[in-house]
Amino acid sequence: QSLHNSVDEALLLKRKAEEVQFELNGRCIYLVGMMGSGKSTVGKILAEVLGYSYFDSDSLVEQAVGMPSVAQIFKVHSEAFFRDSESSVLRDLSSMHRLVVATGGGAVIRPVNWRYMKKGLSIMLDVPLDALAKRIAQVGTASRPLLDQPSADPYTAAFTKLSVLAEQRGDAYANADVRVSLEGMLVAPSFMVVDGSQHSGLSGAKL
Ligand SMILES: Nc1ncnc2c1ncn2[C@@H]1O[C@H](COP(=O)(O)OP(=O)(O)OP(=O)(O)O)[C@@H](O)[C@H]1O
Ligand SMILES: O=C(O)C1=C[C@@H](O)[C@@H](O)[C@H](O)C1
Repeated sequence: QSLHNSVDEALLLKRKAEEVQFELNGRCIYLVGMMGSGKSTVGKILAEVLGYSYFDSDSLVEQAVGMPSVAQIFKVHSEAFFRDSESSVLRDLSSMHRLVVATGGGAVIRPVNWRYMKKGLSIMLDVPLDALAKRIAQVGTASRPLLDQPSADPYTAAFTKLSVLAEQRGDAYANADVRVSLEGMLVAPSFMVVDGSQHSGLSGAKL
């Protein structure tokens, strides 16, 4: 029975990937969303299913700057320095094809970044703040400088700051072509539900 289930699942995934690939025609996919929304996790799976290459824009910024972490870039330089480098990375990626890019949570705030991302298909991963704060609290806030407040416990620090950021960035995230809400634990892209209330560059195809 479970073998049948996994064969069915694999076939379904293959069929959906073919359908989506035809519509994408080699365009890149940009995953946007708050910290902890699953951009890296989902991005790697999507890239594999679509036969695309996967990139994480935070890692590319670290490589470009020559520092091991975003937290260190914020500390040694500044957030503005990080944002400039993030824009350069997105500009460079926007001339390429067949990439899935997990963007930094704040990449959406600069209009110029949307000029780059609009060359591909942007997908916003929408996850309730409580779930985000729980995920982030599990690993601590040290690697996410905007959430790091030593005086508060990790859940409260993450939830409080994420609420402010979500309020400030609501409109920016709404620029995405597609909004996806992940229901429950991620198992495979076929578990994602595309919210049909927004324009979809995939003609309503469900990922
Ligand atoms: N659908 C999901 N359900 C439960 N946990 C998840 C889900 N997706 C990702 N996670 C977990 O949440 C954490 C954050 O995921 P991930 O690193 O993919 O997010 P992200 O959006 O890339 O974050 P950031 O932008 O801060 O790097 C990880 O520990 C991951 O295992
Ligand atoms: O939401 C944000 O502004 C950020 C998210 C992370 O991915 C990193 O890009 C950085 O910590 C800033």
